Order: sequence, then C-alpha cells, then structure tokens
Amino acid sequence: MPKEIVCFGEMLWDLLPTGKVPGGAPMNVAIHLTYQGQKVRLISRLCHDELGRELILFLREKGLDLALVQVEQTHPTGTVVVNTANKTEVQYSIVAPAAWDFITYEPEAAQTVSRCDAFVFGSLAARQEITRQTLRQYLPLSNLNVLDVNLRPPFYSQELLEDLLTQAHIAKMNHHELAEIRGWYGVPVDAQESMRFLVRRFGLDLLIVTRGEHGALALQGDQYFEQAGFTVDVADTIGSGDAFLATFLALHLNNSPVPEALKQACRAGSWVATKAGATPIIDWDALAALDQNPAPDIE
Ligand SMILES: OC[C@H]1O[C@](O)(CO)[C@@H](O)[C@@H]1O
Repeated sequence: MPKEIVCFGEMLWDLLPTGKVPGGAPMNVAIHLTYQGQKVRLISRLCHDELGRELILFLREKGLDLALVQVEQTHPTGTVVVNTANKTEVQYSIVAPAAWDFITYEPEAAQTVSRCDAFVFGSLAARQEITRQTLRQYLPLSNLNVLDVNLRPPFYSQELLEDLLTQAHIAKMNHHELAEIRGWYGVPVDAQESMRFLVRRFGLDLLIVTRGEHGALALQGDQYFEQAGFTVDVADTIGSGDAFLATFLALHLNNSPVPEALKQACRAGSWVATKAGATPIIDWDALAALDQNPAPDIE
C-alpha cells in the first residue's frame, strides 16, 4: 500500500563537469520514493528563473506532486558545484544563498506533515535561519521523523546535529559521518558499539549506517543487522545514499523486515552509483544480478 511521505529541504541542480543534473538529497529521495509507488510531497522552494522552470518541468515529468513547492523571485534556484575527481568521495560546493534557504511555514504544509506516514529531512536544510525555523515548526507535528544526516561541510555543527537527532525517530548516516559523530563523544571505534551509544543517547527507534560498497548496518532497539555490499563499476556516488534511503523506507513503512529492506536498499544504492547523477530509473531486474557480486567485508 502506498504510504504518504513528506520530504523537506533542498531542491537544486548539481553542476557536474559533464553538465547539470537535478539534485538535493530530499528531492532525490522524493523522486526515488515516487519511482517506488509511494505518495510523496516535497516541501521546498525555488526561484521563478530559468533553472527553476527547468526543474519544475523535470519534476512534473517524474510525476512529483509540487503543490507544496514555493516559488519566489528574489533568491536563485539552488545550485551545487560537484567535484567528481574522486568518484567514490564526491565533493560538493553548495552555493548560498539559494531559494531553498527561505522555505516559509505554511498551514497546508503543516497539515500534510501532521498526517503523513514519514517526514524526511536532512541537516543541510537547516544551514540558514528561515528554513531552519520552518523545519523546527514541522518536526513536532509528524509521527515519524526520518533524519538523513548528510553532513555537508561547512554547513553543520555538533549543536545542530544534536538538536536534529533528538527529534528523529529513524536516522541514517554513512560510515564517515558515524566516525565524525562518534568522535564528538569519544566513543570506541567499533561500529556496533557506537551505534548502540547513539541510539541510547538520542532515543532513536532505528539507526542505519551505510558503508559504500561494503553494505550497511542497522540497529533497531537491541537488534543489530549487517548487510554485505555489492561490487559495481562506479560512475559517481551522487544520490546513492538517497536511493538507499528511499528504498529502505518504502519497504520498512510497508512492514518488510529490516534485513530485507536493508538488502534491497543496498542494491538500489549500488545501482544508482553505476549511473551518472542522482535519480536514474532503477532497473530492478538488473539489480537482482548484483547478488552475484558480493563485496568483501571491511571489518
Ligand atoms: O543535498 C546536497 C547534495 O547532496 C546530494 O543530494 C547527494 O546526496 C546532491 O544531489 C546535492 O548536491
């Protein structure tokens, strides 16, 4: 059954050396959730400029509901200069200000958030005051807050992350982000132990850690799960984590057991890494073939 999922935050163009592709973690998650038949609303903001108009056309073609996307005239539609010199560790220069820094509170959006099945957000959207305040107003309304940590330097602080983690029910981060956050508390290097620490400290129901080609880990209550990764030819890793999260959520919200959701999410993330840009349409048949390419474990 389709679930109602609200994605909040940045929508933008990723400017790659080869040209521009639509991006922004919450928007990427929204598109992947739409591919997977879920009912999605994106809360964001763009400008009535050339890039904004192009983005609207792209999203309409993808079948996304744009009723809660605000349009303004002052701040430009978001752009990010992406350095893909290292294909597996892409660097983002996130241009500021951007229209998505100015998402304002709307009663209709608040109502949608209060009755949705999940509210997906990340730390980057909170880099500027206005969008941060709007996010703070929506978070208490939703029954299931899903934090996609997405640390994008220099736009985060320990204080901000602690605030967001406290309000999250589910959190997803990659292994680099886990290492950084663990470091704030001097927790031992062991992944499982540091996950247990974070789940306890922030009262999380579920914590997921992605490990690139080495798969993913999850801790739900006391139960710890590991999923091995898949070896693929990486085009770039942009949006890989976003496809992972969308796939995990679509399954989790529809009552799949965590190990099954983790496995499909790893497959989807790996597949997206084989293509340029964040939102290629996933070929689920080709994905099944990934099982023949398990990657070696790192631990
Ligand atoms: O959202 C910030 C950046 O992260 C991505 O979503 C990838 O996860 C890019 O598309 C975007 O430029």
